[in-house]
Amino acid sequence: KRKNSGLLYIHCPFRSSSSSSRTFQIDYDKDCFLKDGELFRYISGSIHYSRIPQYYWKDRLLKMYMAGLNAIQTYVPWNYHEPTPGHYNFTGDKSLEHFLQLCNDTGLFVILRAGPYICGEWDMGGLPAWLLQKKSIVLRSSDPDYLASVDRWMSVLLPKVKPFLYQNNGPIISVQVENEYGSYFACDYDYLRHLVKLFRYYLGNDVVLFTTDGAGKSYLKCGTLQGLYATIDFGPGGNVTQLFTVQRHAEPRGPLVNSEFYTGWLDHWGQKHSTINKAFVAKSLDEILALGANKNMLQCALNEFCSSKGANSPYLPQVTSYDYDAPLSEAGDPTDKYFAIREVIRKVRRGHIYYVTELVELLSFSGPVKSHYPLTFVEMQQSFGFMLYRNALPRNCSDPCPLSSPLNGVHDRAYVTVDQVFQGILERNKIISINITGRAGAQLDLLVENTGRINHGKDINDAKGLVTNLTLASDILTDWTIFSLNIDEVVATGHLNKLQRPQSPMYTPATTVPSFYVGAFQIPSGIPYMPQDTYLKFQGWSKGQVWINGFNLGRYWPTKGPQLTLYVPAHILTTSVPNNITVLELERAPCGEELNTPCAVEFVDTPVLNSTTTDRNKLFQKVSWLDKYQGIGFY
Ligand SMILES: CCCC/N=C1\SC[C@@H]2[C@H](O)[C@H](O)[C@@H](O)CN12
Repeated sequence: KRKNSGLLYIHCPFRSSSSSSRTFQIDYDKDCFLKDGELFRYISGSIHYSRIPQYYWKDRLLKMYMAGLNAIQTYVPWNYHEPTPGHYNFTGDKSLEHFLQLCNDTGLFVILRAGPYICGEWDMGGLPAWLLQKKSIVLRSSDPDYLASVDRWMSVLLPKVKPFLYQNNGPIISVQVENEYGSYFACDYDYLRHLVKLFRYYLGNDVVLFTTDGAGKSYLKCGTLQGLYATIDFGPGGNVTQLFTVQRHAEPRGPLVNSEFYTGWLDHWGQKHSTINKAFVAKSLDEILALGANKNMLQCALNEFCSSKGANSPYLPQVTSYDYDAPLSEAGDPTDKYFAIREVIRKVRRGHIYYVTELVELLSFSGPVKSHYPLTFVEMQQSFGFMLYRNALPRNCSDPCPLSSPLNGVHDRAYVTVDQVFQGILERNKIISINITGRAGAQLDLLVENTGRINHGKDINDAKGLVTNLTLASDILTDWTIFSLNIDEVVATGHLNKLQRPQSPMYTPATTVPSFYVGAFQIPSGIPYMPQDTYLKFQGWSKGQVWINGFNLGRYWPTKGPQLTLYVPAHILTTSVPNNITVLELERAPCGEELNTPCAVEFVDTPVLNSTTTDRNKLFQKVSWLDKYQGIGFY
């Protein structure tokens, strides 16, 4: 093992150079997983296909996807597929390939726990009972008869798995070898070495192979092996940082991984039903995700239609239901715990935020134009959208100075910042002077919005931009630098989604500076009649513009109303790749650490075009997203 380090490294903050082919690796320098060369963190849920009729697989997978998971974890029970020696069944409810394909279609990656031993409250931990025909067999060891059966089983299973590896365009990003081997008495490294050779022989050298053990050094002593990335499992309530230092004893570098975060627990006949409080689960989950760790939790309860239920020792047979007090019940119903977990996951779904004034060079194809007095849109050869007027404060305004448009020449709204600090809004016919502060020479920016030209009557020759001079403390401001902005074109290229930028903090810092909020959302394929027309609702947002896949959906202004939703035609949405969404919020988004809410917009099925002031006031109360949120969490 590598030299231990006392430091607890957490997730890597930056993207690495992207790779051209599909790769999924561990980056030991940046302590994270890399998918196609870019930072990747999985938040996965356990679902056991062997405990759910295939008829319900898609239903459960979709619900797990809608919880905000990006991966699932599943066991392959050996005895489920080889009930008698040499006879294999991978059909119907046992069709592992069909299950893996459904995961792929649903946009969920797969962490495959291929055994040969799995535990999972499954009969003999998944090992076939017929192994006991040899009375002296030492299970889970380099016992030659045991290994011969393992070799034969793996020669059938692993070739079925290989085409579904991520590197082969499948959903499987990692494969677990054995399970909690460190808890087993044999402590047989030759056995683990044999399994590594076997998995590498059939799956190749690129796939990430890992082990899972209880979060204790004693477990890791016998459960880990060079060449298998060591992960741990622990439930809610512990000191998350301390628990992950246990993993660091085996893996001083690499991603933090909790392979089993218990959202519930198993039951035995005759004992009380085990439950774990949802708030308790949500709090620990929050702590794990805040560390940037990868994690899997038991998400989908299941049932044991067949008699494959196991028992624990001292002998206690387990009940038929595998409800596990899981977030999804054994009937597939979302529980309160499901929504509590979804709320936590939503906070860490990452996107990016960029101030408009940071991107001026990118947004302005023609570059800056210098002019003694301000030029209008048309003088800058632009008709619509936004223009940036930049100047340097000619005087010290440590005490506020009035910035005014004496002739009401702001057409139509100007968002004013000094050194990227919001100062206020100048608005045609409404606000022709605001006080600003800043040192002499500070950067004064006015992002001027054209909100539409008069279309009737004598005033239709409606010029846009700063159509008359501005004054600062009654002195006319001159020597402007003006940027025509090609926002539509830049958004359409998807360029904002590719900008290199350190991972945004846990929350996007609340800002009142005009900013782009960029994110993506996947619509699962394979669902009849999807995607459909929908409406976008900006609960808690102020005013701005929104694009999906480069299509400009128009202006939203829920603080003004009466329109609160934007129509989204189905034809601009896709299921084949993630949909890009870009929001230009000009005033204030409903997100940020102090608001403890992430940036999210909602897709709703009914338009709101007639909101009242009361309706709009409600938008700004701190709304519990739990019951309303059907939307896309993104920054
Ligand atoms: C202290 C627990 C040791 C046994 N491990 C258990 S009991 C419940 C869970 C499931 O069986 C799971 O399949 C095991 O990996 C871990 N675990």
